[in-house]
Amino acid sequence: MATVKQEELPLVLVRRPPNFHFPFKDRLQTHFRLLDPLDSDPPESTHSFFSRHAASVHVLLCVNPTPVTRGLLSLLPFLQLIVGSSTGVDHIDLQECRRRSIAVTNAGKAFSPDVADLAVGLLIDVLRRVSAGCQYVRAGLWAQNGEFPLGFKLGGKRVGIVGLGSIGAEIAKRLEPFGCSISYNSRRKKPSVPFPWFKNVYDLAVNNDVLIVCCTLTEESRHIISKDVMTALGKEGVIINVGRGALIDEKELVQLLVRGELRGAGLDVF
Ligand SMILES: NC(=O)C1=CN([C@@H]2O[C@H](COP(=O)(O)OP(=O)(O)OC[C@H]3O[C@@H](n4cnc5c(N)ncnc54)[C@H](O)[C@@H]3O)[C@@H](O)[C@H]2O)C=CC1
Ligand SMILES: O=CC(=O)O
Repeated sequence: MATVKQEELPLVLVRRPPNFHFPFKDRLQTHFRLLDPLDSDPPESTHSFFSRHAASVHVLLCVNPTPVTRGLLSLLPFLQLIVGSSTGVDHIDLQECRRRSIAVTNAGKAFSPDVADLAVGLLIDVLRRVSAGCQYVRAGLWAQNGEFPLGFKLGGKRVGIVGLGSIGAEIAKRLEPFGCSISYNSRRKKPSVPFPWFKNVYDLAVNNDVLIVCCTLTEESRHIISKDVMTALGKEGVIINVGRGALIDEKELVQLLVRGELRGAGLDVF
């Protein structure tokens, strides 16, 4: 079989965070010529590197949710495709991509089962106080203050899922056998879903013990979990967020937790 020379492979520009391990780089390099500013020697800024290669670049690989802003896109006038390695694409200026007819792909459902496992793990952790109990013992407080307060069972909890997409559906599938009752909020009722639908998150919160947040982050959903929603969930309520940090008004979340107006939160996001 004839070997293809590196310079004949299709060019792909890479956007990635400096401290991120790039595990699939070797495999990609057998099919594509990767242009990565972080490999440049001597070091070169992203701006100067992108500008230097602008004329020849049609594809950008965005590893992890590294911002792809309008300013960055303006450096690449011939760009046709952005390949995102994450599921969420809120870090990419989609409006500008739409305007310029740049196609954007994401990781689809690749991570959904693992994120759902983690959401359930976080929920059990918060309810049963696994991490909190561990910290209590490690800090020597068991000996000093005595027994740690009891946790709460998962069985029988009413769980409201905010965004019943790929991850949300996997979470529901895992929680039903625990004896939880599931309901959800999304922009529209999903005809094939058997769970009760709430038109807004406030009503979802009023009617549940737990909120699991896993919807897409957009301008519409930013701070969808507001102070009012969290207050409606009540002081025995628990929030799990595996979507994006900005889906919750995090300052208010911290205040409510500190004041004991919410039982707990499990976060896989900042
Ligand atoms: N923690 C992690 O490691 C990961 C987090 N994610 C995050 O999870 C999000 C969801 O992922 P998938 O379930 O795969 O996406 P999906 O597209 O299958 O589902 C998203 C759901 O959010 C709903 N939604 C959108 N806007 C809404 C709004 N304003 N109000 C209520 N619901 C709304 C949609 O109707 C849809 O059902 C991603 O966008 C990403 O931010 C994704 C993968 C890994
Ligand atoms: O947060 C991770 C993603 O794939 O989105």
